[in-house]
Amino acid sequence: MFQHFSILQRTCLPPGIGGCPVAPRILSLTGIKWKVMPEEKKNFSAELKKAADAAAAEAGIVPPALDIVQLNKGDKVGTWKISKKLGEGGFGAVYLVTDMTGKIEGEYALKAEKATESVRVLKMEVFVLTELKKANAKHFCDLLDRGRISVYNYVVMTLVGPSFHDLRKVYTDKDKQKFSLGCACSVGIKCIEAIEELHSVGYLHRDLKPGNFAIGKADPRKVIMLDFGMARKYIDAQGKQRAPRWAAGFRGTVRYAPLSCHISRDQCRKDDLETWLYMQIELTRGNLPWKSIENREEMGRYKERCRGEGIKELMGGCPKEYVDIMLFVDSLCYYTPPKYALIMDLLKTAISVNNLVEYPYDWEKATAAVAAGGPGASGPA
Ligand SMILES: Nc1ncnc2c1ncn2[C@@H]1O[C@H](COP(=O)(O)OP(=O)(O)OP(=O)(O)O)[C@@H](O)[C@H]1O
Repeated sequence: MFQHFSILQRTCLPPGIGGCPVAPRILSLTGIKWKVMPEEKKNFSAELKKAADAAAAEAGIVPPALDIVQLNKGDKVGTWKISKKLGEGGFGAVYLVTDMTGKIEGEYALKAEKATESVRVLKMEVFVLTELKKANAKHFCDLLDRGRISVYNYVVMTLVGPSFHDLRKVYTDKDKQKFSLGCACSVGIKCIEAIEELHSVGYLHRDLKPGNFAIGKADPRKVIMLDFGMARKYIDAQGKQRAPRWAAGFRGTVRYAPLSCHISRDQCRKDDLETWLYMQIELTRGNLPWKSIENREEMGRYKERCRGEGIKELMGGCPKEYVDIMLFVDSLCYYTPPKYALIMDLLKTAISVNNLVEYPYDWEKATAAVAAGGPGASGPA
């Protein structure tokens, strides 16, 4: 059923366009040495920035300072007041804010980056969230405000709850860092809906991972996709899919990167789905078999092996429908519109044939246990 190396060697595209010509150079096409970071949280945004700065320096442009915007409690940004820092990413920081005019109630998230950044991730965030809002997409933050104050740009968006990464890490015991099967399949369906919504407005995410999906602040059953700093428009102004580039730099987080990334092949819709599947398997089993591999090329070979003799290593503990999903995703080519509904149906089948219960989600049970002061108060099962 599975053929070793068949995925990377498959000719997905007409001769001369993208995929196939890159294949013979499998895993040796890595002119640039990327630093592989141990934590799944780390991505290549910092490396991307360094590469951009190096290119700017070569062109005689003085590269900007590497520091992140630092704002303090009480600082004012436009009409927004900083309450505290929520976290930092590769390019900027996210703060909890409130509106000082009193016109907008509640708390929001303000994302800021230095205006001098050579890679402008907030610009992409604004483009993508604006398109999604126009399309009435339901799995994304609302964009409330954007602007520039002195040396930094900012956007203000809906405040979300904990990310899947945070929800997994509630447990210190690594074996327990997973969602219950019903919960994993159910959020998986919502993630696919989010991916379909994003693709339908013409963008690829290219950095899906547990840290980039969160639950709603008020609705713990809502799934929200975050962080469009690595996104790319895959359709042109005429609505046609852009032709693949001959080679593309690494984007995303190595642990969840699709095979295409490991051979510098330009990404397409299938790659977001492959990345999601790795994340889905991790949320279901608690780990991915290549988690401790640090070398990017070795990890790519491991992912290939998991299509053949390593299949049990990857899928052990997962419903058999996950294998069908992988076969389906692997069969997609650069220009093929994915059948998102088919993946969602397979997840629904996994729920029904295994008599799984979707709700309440693990974190709802944990909250109830905390409220009751009972056992299980420390996190999801
Ligand atoms: N709308 C939001 N509401 C609440 N927290 C948020 C929101 N957006 C981002 N965060 C949190 O802020 C932190 C930084 O997010 P950001 O997207 O800048 O970087 P990251 O995804 O952690 O890292 P990287 O950019 O390197 O991928 C994360 O902990 C993230 O969960």
